[in-house]
Amino acid sequence: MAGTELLRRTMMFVPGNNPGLIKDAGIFGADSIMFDLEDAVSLAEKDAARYLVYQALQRFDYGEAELVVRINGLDTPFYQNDIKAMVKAGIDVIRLPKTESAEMVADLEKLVAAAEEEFGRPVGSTHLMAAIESAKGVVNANEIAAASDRMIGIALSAEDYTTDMKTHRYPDGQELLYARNVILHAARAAGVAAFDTVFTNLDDEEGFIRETELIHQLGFDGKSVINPRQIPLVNQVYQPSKQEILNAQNVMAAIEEAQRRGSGVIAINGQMVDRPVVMRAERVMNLAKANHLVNQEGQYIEE
Ligand SMILES: CC(C)(COP(=O)(O)OP(=O)(O)OC[C@H]1O[C@@H](n2cnc3c(N)ncnc32)[C@H](O)[C@@H]1OP(=O)(O)O)[C@@H](O)C(=O)NCCC(=O)NCCSC(=O)C[C@@](O)(CC(=O)O)C(=O)O
Ligand SMILES: [Mg+2]
Repeated sequence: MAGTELLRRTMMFVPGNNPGLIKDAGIFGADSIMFDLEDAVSLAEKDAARYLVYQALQRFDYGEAELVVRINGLDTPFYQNDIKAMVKAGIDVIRLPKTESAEMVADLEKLVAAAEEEFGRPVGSTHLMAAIESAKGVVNANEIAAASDRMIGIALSAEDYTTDMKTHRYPDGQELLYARNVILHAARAAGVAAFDTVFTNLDDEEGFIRETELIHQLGFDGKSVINPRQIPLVNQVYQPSKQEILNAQNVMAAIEEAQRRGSGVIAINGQMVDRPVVMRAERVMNLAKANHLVNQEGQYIEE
């Protein structure tokens, strides 16, 4: 239901081999924190990073943030130990990199279920998500998004994807338009979240905001980010305007009144209000609450 859906505007990458970044990752307000055991960690540090993230998950309080770990790929010697350690630690979500097929998700799910049994965690409690980083992944996005009941979302990974496509990233993002739309439709059809890719030039704030406005307009839930500086910029783009909040309040009040009278449809200023309009209003109110723009009663807080 839109009104109660988890906000996933920002998923922050935290290199799994960096104790300083891991310790303080909870203070920046990311909706999801993603500890990386894959490409941010060199081969020599894979075991140490896994141990570090495992310890951090036992010791540190990351507040309300959803905790995600990007494990190593299924073609590496590391992923089985990654899965065991992260399930044992009680991670919320495992992010599978370089996902190219539903079978890969099924293989992951089997190992996760076995680890849950082994470590006495409720079977089904570890959620999954898939990063799509190649042409093959984009072509199979529908099956990937629907591959498991544990799936919470799919993500575009544009650095590897553009390499696979024999191009690179351009400021206008034309090279990503097809993949973004395919991933978004696959996610929506499967009822899971859609995450846009990282933006790697930390000094290009204008370019970052432009890209975030585009993916917000398309309908993405949010973006993978690599630095805390990017979090408030995403939240700003996803923040509803005063007018949107006031409209949403009117819609919610009107539909409640209609329901009291036993009707599901009503008009406000000659404009029909039905279920999709109510769902959009609920989402606006959810974002307004997350941005502290409304009080407990849902009333707009004047600045
Ligand atoms: C880039 C930089 C070195 C810059 O550091 P700097 O220190 O110069 O930055 P500053 O702004 O000065 O930091 C201000 C304060 O924030 C702290 N702080 C910074 N970053 C933080 C963070 N991430 N987590 C927690 N804390 C953080 C910092 O410690 C400082 O704290 P303090 O000293 O106390 O003030 C740093 O950010 C960083 O390492 N980023 C993560 C990089 C990474 O993970 N790459 C791999 C993922 S992409 C990939 O793999 C491609 C992909 O696979 C993607 C896909 O799949 O989507 C595909 O194919 O597309
Ligand atoms: Mg990648």
